[in-house]
Amino acid sequence: MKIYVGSQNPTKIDSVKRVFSEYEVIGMDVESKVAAQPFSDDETLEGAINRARECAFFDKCDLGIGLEGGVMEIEGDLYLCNWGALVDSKENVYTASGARIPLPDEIKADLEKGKELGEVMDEFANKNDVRKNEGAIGIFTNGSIQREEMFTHVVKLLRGQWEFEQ
Ligand SMILES: O=P(O)(O)OP(=O)(O)OP(=O)(O)OC[C@H]1O[C@@H](n2cnc3c(O)ncnc32)[C@H](O)[C@@H]1O
Ligand SMILES: [Mg+2]
Repeated sequence: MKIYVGSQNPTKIDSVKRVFSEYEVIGMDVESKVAAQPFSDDETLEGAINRARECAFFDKCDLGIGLEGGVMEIEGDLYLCNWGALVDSKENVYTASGARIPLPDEIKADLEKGKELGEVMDEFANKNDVRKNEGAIGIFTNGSIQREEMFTHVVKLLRGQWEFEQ
């Protein structure tokens, strides 16, 4: 069975490889069809579903998976939010979200100026490609939960729901 993941980001591809270790997992560039920096649960979820759908329709693969990172506001605080979607060959759609933590006000201010979180995190942490490594969640949990681990949890939730229906 082939599984296409709608991203070239290693944290996303590796999380799918971890959960579907017995399958061939391939990352591919697809369009999320939402903003590069989604600003709500709805928009982030939509991006994940769009990525998964495009993957599922490509090359008649068995499963398409989309993972999308975004931010959403609760009572004035901006939280990291992450959504995943799995689309099977029958076009069934399964969805799940990841853990969320609030972002510091200075990060929120930068995002409101229109910057992408990936760029803001690199400046903040003085590192390159935080988004492809520990992620904002890794930085702000002092390394407790890294971006790949957070996505692994999301992909487990997707696989479990899909298997429940088989
Ligand atoms: O190549 P793709 O799959 O698009 O992966 P990405 O790292 O850009 O990730 P998303 O598009 O899913 O996330 C939307 C934006 O939020 C950023 N982002 C999301 N979560 C992040 C995190 O934990 N750490 C750093 N940047 C993050 C990301 O870099 C983008 O600018
Ligand atoms: Mg992106």
